[in-house]
Amino acid sequence: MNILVIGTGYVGTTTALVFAEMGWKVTGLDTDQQKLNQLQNGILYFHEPGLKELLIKHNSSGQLQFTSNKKEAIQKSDVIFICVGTPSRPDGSADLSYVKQVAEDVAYHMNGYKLVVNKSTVPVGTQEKVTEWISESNRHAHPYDVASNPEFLREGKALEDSLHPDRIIIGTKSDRAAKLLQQLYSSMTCEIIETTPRTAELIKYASNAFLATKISYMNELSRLSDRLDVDIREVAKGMGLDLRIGSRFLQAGIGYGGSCFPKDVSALQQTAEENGMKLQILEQVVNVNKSQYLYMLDKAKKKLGDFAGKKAAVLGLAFKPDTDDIREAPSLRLIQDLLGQQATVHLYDPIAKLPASFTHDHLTVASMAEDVFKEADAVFICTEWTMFQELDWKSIHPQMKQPNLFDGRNMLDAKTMKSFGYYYEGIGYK
Ligand SMILES: NC(=O)c1ccc[n+]([C@@H]2O[C@H](COP(=O)([O-])OP(=O)(O)OC[C@H]3O[C@@H](n4cnc5c(N)ncnc54)[C@H](O)[C@@H]3O)[C@@H](O)[C@H]2O)c1
Ligand SMILES: O=c1ccn([C@@H]2O[C@H](COP(=O)(O)OP(=O)(O)O[C@H]3O[C@H](CO)[C@@H](O)[C@H](O)[C@H]3O)[C@@H](O)[C@H]2O)c(=O)[nH]1
Repeated sequence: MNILVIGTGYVGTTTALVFAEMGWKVTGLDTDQQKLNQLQNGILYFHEPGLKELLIKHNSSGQLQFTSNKKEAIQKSDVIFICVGTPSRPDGSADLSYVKQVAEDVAYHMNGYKLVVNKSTVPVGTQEKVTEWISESNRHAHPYDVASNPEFLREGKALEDSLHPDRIIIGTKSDRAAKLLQQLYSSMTCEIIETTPRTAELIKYASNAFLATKISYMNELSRLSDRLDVDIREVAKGMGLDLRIGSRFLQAGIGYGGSCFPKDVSALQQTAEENGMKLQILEQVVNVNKSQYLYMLDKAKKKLGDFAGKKAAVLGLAFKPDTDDIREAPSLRLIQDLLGQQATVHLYDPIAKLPASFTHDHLTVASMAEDVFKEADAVFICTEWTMFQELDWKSIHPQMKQPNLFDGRNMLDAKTMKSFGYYYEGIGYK
C-alpha cells in the first residue's frame, strides 16, 4: 500500500515517519518548499525527540520521500492522509480552508480509487463536507471513500504516542475503507474502535476538552489549596490513585497552552453554539486558564510591589517541555505583562525561540540559563524543563538582588529552595 501524507507539520511528519517505520511506502507532500527541502536533507525543522533518527533512517532506506508534486504523489497513492492545519477563525470556529484545498487537489488529480483519511482535528460533519468537496471536483467520477482517523499524539512525546497509541479511532461507514485502515494498523496492539465519522470527530474534541477541564479544575483548586495551606500536588496524588480519576493531567500550573487545547476547546464551544447551546463547563475552563498565569503574577506583585524597574528572570518559553513550540504558551502572556508593567525581562529556554518580531528594549534572551539571574528580583518558571531542576540553585541565590522564586510548574522542591534562602511559591504549593 502506498501512503501519501498531505501536510508535513508536526502531525504529518510524525505520521509519515511512523508509517515508514511500520514498513509502508510513504510520501510526504507539502506546499511549503522550505520544509520539504529540510526534510529531504534529513533536517527535522522542529524539535521532537526521536524523530530525527527515524528521518535519517527512512530517507536512506527508500521507504520515505518528500515532494511538492501533487499530481504524481496523489496518483501513485492508495491511502491519502490529510494532516494540514485547522487553525481558529476569529470567532473561534475551525478554519477548514486548508482541508478544502487538499480535497480539491485530490479530486483534481485522482486516477482511480483513493481512500482519503482525515487526521486533522475537524468539527463534526467535516467528513461529509470533504466527501462533497471531492465529489464537486471529481471530473472523471473516480471511486473514493473519506474516513476520519483523529490523531491523539502529544508534542514532546509524538513518537512514543504514535508508535504506542492508547487507541485508534476509525470513523467510516464504508467496509472497504475500514478494511484498508485495519490492514494499515494491523501491527498496532491497542484497541481499534470502528465508529461513524461524526462520532470519531467528536471523540477527538471531547478528549481534548476533557483534558483541558481536568487541568483547569486542578488550577482552580490550587488557588483554594493556597488559602487552605494545603499542597495541591498531594491532593492530586491522593485523587489520582482512584482509578476512576486517574493520575495524569492533574498537575496544577500556570495553565495549558499549545496549538491544540485552546483552539479545540473554542472550536467545540463554537460547534455547540451553532447547534443552539452553550457548553457551560468549558466556558469556565477557558476563564480559569486565561487567568491562571495572572495568578502567579499576582503572587509576585504581592511580594515585590510594583514591577516597574524590577528585573525578572523567566525560565522556559515553550508551552511544555521537550518541544520548541510556543503557540499559545502562557510564558508569552507573562513576558508581555511584565514588559508592559516596565519590568526588565531576561529569558532562557533551552530549545524554544521567540519569533524575530517579538522584540523589546527591556527584553534579553540568554543562551545559557546561568546568565539570567544576576541582580534579578524574581525568577518565574514557566516550563518544567528537566534542566531547571539540575541548576545549582544554591549558588544562584547570592547572584540575585532579591531571591524570589515563583515556580509556575511546581517542579522544584519547596523545602530545599527555602533552605537555600529563597522566598519560594509554586501554584497551590509552597
Ligand atoms: N500538533 C499536535 O500536537 C497535534 C496533535 C493531534 C492533532 N493535531 C491536529 O493536526 C492538524 C495539523 O496540526 P500540526 O500541528 O501538524 O500543523 P502544522 O501547522 O505543524 O502543519 C500543517 C502543515 O500543512 C501544510 N499545508 C497547508 N495546506 C496545505 C496544502 N493544501 N497541501 C499540502 N500541505 C499543506 C503546511 O504547510 C504545514 O506544513 C491540526 O488539525 C491539529 O489540530 C495536532
Ligand atoms: O497535568 C497537566 C498536563 C498538561 N498541562 C499543560 O497542558 C498543555 C498541553 O499539554 P499536552 O496535552 O501534554 O500537550 P499537547 O501536545 O498539546 O497534546 C494535547 O493536544 C494534542 C493535539 O490535539 C492531542 O493530540 C493530545 O492528545 C493532547 O494531550 C501544556 O501547556 C501543559 O503544560 C498542565 O498544565 N497540567
